[in-house]
Parts: sequence; C-alpha cells; structure tokens
Amino acid sequence: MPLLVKICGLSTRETLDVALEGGADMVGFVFFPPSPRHISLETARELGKQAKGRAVKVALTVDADDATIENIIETLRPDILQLHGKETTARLRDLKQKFGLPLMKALPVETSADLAPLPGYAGVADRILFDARAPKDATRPGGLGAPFDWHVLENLDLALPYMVSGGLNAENVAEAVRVTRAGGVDVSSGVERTPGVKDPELIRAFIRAARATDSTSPLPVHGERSTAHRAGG
Ligand SMILES: O=C(O)c1ccccc1NCC(=O)[C@H](O)[C@H](O)COP(=O)(O)O
Repeated sequence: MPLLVKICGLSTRETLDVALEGGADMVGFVFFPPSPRHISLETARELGKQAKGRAVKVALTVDADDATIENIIETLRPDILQLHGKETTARLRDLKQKFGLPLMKALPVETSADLAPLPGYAGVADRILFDARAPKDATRPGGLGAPFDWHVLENLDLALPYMVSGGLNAENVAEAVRVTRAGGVDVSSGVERTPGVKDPELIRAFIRAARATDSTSPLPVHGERSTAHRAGG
C-alpha cells in the first residue's frame, strides 16, 4: 500500500497548490499563534476550500479549547484533528464525542520510555504521529526540523496506523520509513527555505522521495497506507 505523505504548515494558496498538485495525501494547517506557520481563521476558510476533496485536511492544534476547535472546524472544515500538545486520553475521548472527527495524537519521542503512553492513546486515537521531542526551552512542541532516533520505533508493534515526523527531508525520508516501517510521513521544516516559508521545489522533491520508497521498501508496513483521501482517519 502506498505511503501516506503529509505536508504540514501550509499557509499560502501557492504552496498549498504545489503540495496538492504534487500528490500529497494530507495537508496540515497550524493553529498555534507562537508558530511561524500559524494561520488565521480567514486564511483557514480560503485554504480549506482550495484543498477540499483533493487531500485530507489536517488541523493542528496544541491544547486548544473547545471554542478554538469549533472555530477551526467551522472555517477549515478539517477531515482530521492533529493534537500536538499534552492532550490526555480523557481529552481525546471528550473531543471525539463533541466533534466526531478522527484524531491523530502526536507523541513526542526521544527514548523508548516515551512510548509508555501508547496503549492508552491506542484506545481512543485513530492514528499516532511520532514526532521528535522538543527541547524544554522550545517555543513550540513541533515543527522544529529535528529528527529523533528512529530505532526507538524499530520493534514497535502497534495495531493503530502511525506516521513519523521530525526533521524529515527528501534525503532522509527513505531511511526513516525503512527503520520505522511507518505508514506515513509528515514534514514541515524540511520543505522550507526559512521557518514558515515553504519552498515549492523542496515540496516536490520530498513527495517524489517519499513516493520512491513505495517501490523500494521490501518490508511490510505497519501504518495504514490506503484510503486517507476518503476516510481522513
Ligand atoms: O509547525 C509548527 O510550527 C508546529 C507548532 C506547534 C506544534 C506542532 C508544529 N508542527 C508539527 C509539524 O509540522 C509536524 O507534525 C512535525 O512536527 C514535523 O515538523 P518538522 O520537523 O518541522 O518537519
């Protein structure tokens, strides 16, 4: 099954179009004011219309309250919510009940000890995103362009679909997939010129490199790699 490719932190019509034309399965929009990729609700409405039906729309939030999520849903019309903060399993259950959207929980990874919360999340999340744990003094919990040790996931046996992110780029994405056997990859910094400024050529190169793993990977993949466009979750 083909690898799912997500381009995150899109904020302009032009770069969103490059990602969609390039064949991204998922496009991510950041709603976190301290981030250089944060978009307004007005922009969300515009980009949401542009991406509709062409890729899975992912709304990324960090410990957002209900009102914020409600506004995002009303404007972007996301297919899935990416939770990139310290959201608990109880909060996931609550969000699922209130908004009825598939949930992707981002899990910060540095060592294998970071996988301990997985069984709890596996009961309520629709997929997991393994991302590099941000340094303590970071201004945001993700989108920092730093990889984690992919070998931490080497022996992972997870029934849930999962994706990997953190410092990916066109050069290292094949190795990340080989080691982690993830069903999807997610990139932001690796397709940018400077934080928040996406580069069309880097987006195209990343999607090409990720797609190339489909024909080269001899290993079974553990993450879901199929109906993202339809299901979103
Ligand atoms: O992108 C941000 O600014 C951001 C802010 C707050 C939480 C998460 C954020 N980004 C997450 C992502 O874009 C990806 O899911 C992932 O972390 C990959 O980031 P990168 O290492 O930059 O490729």
